[in-house]
Amino acid sequence: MKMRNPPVNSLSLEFLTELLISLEKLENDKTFRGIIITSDCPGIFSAGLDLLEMYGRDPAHCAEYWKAVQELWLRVYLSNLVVIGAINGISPAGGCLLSLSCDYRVLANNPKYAIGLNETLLGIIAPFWFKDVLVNTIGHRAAERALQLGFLFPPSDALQVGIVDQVVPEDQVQSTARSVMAQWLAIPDHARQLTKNLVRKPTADRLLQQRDADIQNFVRFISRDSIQKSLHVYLEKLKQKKG
Ligand SMILES: CC/C=C\C/C=C/CCC/C=C/CC(=O)SCCNC(=O)CCNC(=O)[C@H](O)C(C)(C)COP(=O)(O)OP(=O)(O)OC[C@H]1O[C@@H](n2cnc3c(N)ncnc32)[C@H](O)[C@@H]1OP(=O)(O)O
Repeated sequence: MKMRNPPVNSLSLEFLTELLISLEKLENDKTFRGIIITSDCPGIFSAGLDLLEMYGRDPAHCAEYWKAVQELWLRVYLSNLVVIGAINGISPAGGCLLSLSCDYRVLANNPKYAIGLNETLLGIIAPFWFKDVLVNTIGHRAAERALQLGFLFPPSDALQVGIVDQVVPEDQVQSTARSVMAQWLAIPDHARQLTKNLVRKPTADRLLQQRDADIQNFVRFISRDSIQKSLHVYLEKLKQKKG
């Protein structure tokens, strides 16, 4: 699955909906046993959640958006398919969450391709289920530092901390992802799927048990004047970077 929402594969409501529909189709087609998620935007896996869906929007829109974010995460995280991330670009925040929700992550060895949950740098906070997935992946201590400081790990650090499973030369990302897929597909589906569910369900259940409350928390938080100001400043910084 090649993500194509130029220029930066930001996860807008429309793009999330497209991804959800595509994933659902693949899940329902029994001829598919695995997917490789990668990007069609040069140098960018995904810029994460679309800031314009959270800035200057009314509460109803924010609620609809957050529901779609939850939905995509649950679908990828709990997918019965083998999901491999072929991460061929930078992957901050929501882009990192998408990567972390794969079963295996292969990152291209380019110092620009940083990955991490950088929410604090925007003046916002990673929701508890983003945090849970990071803690599950890199452990409590590494996650508490990474989350508070908004670390974006370059490939060598990402491998060392375990946020990705493999770092390979850029031209080998897709072929490595395909070899990894072959290894994973050698395992009988039912055994692998039940095991995946056993490991991941408790984390997903934490959100499933409080989805509506999570949406309300998000809407309350994102609607605060101080948070809207932080998003404004961050968006202006992105604009000014262009010069
Ligand atoms: C009590 C609490 C309860 C609940 C919790 C509440 C919480 C809130 C949690 C919200 C979670 C959010 C997670 C996220 O994913 S936030 C998004 C984080 N993303 C980033 O920080 C990345 C920002 N982008 C960049 O750093 C660069 O764009 C990038 C390195 C990806 C690419 O750089 P490049 O130089 O190639 O392109 P740019 O010129 O910067 O960008 C091109 C245009 O794209 C726009 N852009 C970039 N990123 C985004 C984005 N994430 N959303 C929307 N738009 C984006 C950028 O502004 C440029 O636009 P134009 O100027 O061309 O109009």
